[in-house]
Amino acid sequence: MRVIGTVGMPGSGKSEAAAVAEELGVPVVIMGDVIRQECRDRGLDPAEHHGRIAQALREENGPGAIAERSLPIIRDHLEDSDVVLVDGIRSGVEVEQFREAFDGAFTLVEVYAPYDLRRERIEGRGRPGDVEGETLAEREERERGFGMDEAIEAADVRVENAGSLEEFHERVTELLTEEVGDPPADAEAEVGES
Ligand SMILES: Nc1ncnc2c1ncn2[C@@H]1O[C@H](COP(=O)(O)OP(=O)(O)OP(=O)(O)O)[C@@H](O)[C@H]1O
Repeated sequence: MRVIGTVGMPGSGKSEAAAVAEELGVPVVIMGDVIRQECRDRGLDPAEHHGRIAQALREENGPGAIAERSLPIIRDHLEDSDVVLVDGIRSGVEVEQFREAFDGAFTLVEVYAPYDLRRERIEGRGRPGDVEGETLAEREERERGFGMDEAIEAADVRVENAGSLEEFHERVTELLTEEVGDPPADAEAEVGES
């Protein structure tokens, strides 16, 4: 069992990593979907109320509210899949929750790329809401406010995404498919003998 969380600044390549997982048949849990569901449960349109409900959930149920709600979804996927990818971690508190819930089976991966490259890629991506209003620097500032810096610092593995998309896909594929089983049963005996 492995749960892999991704973290990184806007435009670093987290959605690309999630796309690689999907291609490999690895289930992806997007924490933003938890917020969108909560909007619908409250009879609100997620497109309009996403930010407000994310904040409301944290105020009502603590800073770990969104991670908390994604835990049962992840556990469900783990019934059928050995690996699950979680996209959308935004704070150190959330990282702690996943570490506690999944123990040594949780790996946090930072995806990073230089600011200018991320800005170019975001401009080229054409996602609604990217271009209007907020600049990338403002968005980064807002995400830092949620505790993104702490989450990034807590990463176990760092993957640079400054080259081609193909290179990045290969690296993510390696991470998602590598075998990290328990140490062999006789590992201790070997240490003892040496
Ligand atoms: N190595 C790469 N080469 C070219 N384009 C890339 C590369 N990596 C990512 N991109 C493109 O850059 C854009 C930003 O990447 P992506 O959407 O994965 O970032 P993100 O980390 O999910 O951003 P956000 O935090 O805003 O959701 C996308 O259009 C993606 O296809």
